Amino acid sequence: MATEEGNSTDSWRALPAAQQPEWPDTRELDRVTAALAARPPLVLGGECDQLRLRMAEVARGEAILLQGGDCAETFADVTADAVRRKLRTLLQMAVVLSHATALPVVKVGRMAGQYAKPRSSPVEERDGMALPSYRGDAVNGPGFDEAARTPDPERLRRMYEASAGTLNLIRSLTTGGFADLRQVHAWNQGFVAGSGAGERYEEVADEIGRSLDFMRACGVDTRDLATAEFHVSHEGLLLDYESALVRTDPESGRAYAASGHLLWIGERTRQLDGAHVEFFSRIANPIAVKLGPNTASDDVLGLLDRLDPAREPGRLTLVVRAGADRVRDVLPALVEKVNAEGAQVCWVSDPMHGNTTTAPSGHKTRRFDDVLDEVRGFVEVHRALGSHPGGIHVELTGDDVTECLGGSGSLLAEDLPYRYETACDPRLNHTQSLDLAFQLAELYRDRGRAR
Ligand SMILES: O=C[C@H](O)[C@H](O)COP(=O)(O)O
Ligand SMILES: C=C(OP(=O)(O)O)C(=O)O
Ligand SMILES: [Mn+2]
Repeated sequence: MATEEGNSTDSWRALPAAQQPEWPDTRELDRVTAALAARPPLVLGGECDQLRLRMAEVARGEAILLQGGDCAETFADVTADAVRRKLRTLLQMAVVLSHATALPVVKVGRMAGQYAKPRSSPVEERDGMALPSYRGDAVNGPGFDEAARTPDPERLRRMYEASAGTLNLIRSLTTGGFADLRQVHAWNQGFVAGSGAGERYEEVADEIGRSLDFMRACGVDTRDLATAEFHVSHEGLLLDYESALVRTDPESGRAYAASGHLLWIGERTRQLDGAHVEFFSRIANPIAVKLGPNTASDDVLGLLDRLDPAREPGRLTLVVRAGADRVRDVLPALVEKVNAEGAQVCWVSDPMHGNTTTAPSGHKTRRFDDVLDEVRGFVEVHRALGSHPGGIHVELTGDDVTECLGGSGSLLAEDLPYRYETACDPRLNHTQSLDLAFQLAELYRDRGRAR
């Protein structure tokens, strides 16, 4: 049984599904998914609806999306410290972005479910030996041996548990005082004081401080700002898992992917006649699709028709990851097509996946300047066309890893081996994430002044 009641979300099974693991034992897979279908949902339909309303605000230009977290979460990293540091980084960025844009920031973690990876190649070769590629902790292990790389359905159960544990902590932290605005501002002041870019960011941080003082002077009790609305998201890649987690809302009768509030379809699995688009067309969550540099306007039109036929703001987010060198060329035609359709989607920039390079040491890396340049290009195109640059989708961690180059800490290629800890793609570290937020703040603030 794929769902509590068995429903139409199973239609994807008749279609080709890209990037699925080759499970060696499908009976074991059936046993695990049947067990998952009987477990409680991780999120409720009402929460997904709430995020959908927030995303509608983004689509209308009334809010900004900040979506971020690991490329690939790992089971080993489900620790209180790691989750807390990621959440703290996102909250700090959100305050800076909200102040700069004077808009609410919709905060969404790539967290509590981001355990499965699509790969460029199904196999990895080392020293003449070929093994299945690592596809995320939900599927197999990163170690380069036959046992680790064999897909194991039992990992889907661990994915559910890891997601539940992470989400539980996020819920406690965001409602239990950790997200207190004054606290988040104090963290930002600490960052600015210790940052190489100190003075440059000081002005922004001081303005935020003055705004808080002003609110207090007006009688706003800033202790009331101690909770934060936060949602979770992941790539809806493994359709057996996602299907097992579908739950029907008893009141509306609508089916939701109960594994996370927002799910996205990756660049490698967005075929219009494929299983992922079919599955996503049947769930009521807010959803997103990644668009790479070769996306044709007609692909976007097809996605709109399949995934947002009612043209409801907040339903569909288009995440552009064209690369810093392509975004200014590729994006205008896509935006014009959507506008011509009269659709109100959320436009979001993923400045990571089009900017991956290989360092001389062999490490996959990304340059901070390329990341920033892609967001700039994205914002420029939207400004020129009068559409809303709705937000950013980034791979980041709260830790001081050495995976991306540059930023205010001037991370160099020779620093990469020092703390290169990602399970898949290189992430912005804590400092680089805040650098990005402060530099985007400057971009928006200059615009405000020009106005
Ligand atoms: O995170 C995105 C993809 O899974 C990743 O970029 C693929 O990486 P690969 O090209 O090393 O397979
Ligand atoms: C796989 C990812 O991205 P994309 O589908 O855009 O390549 C990702 O977000 O990690
Ligand atoms: Mn990635």
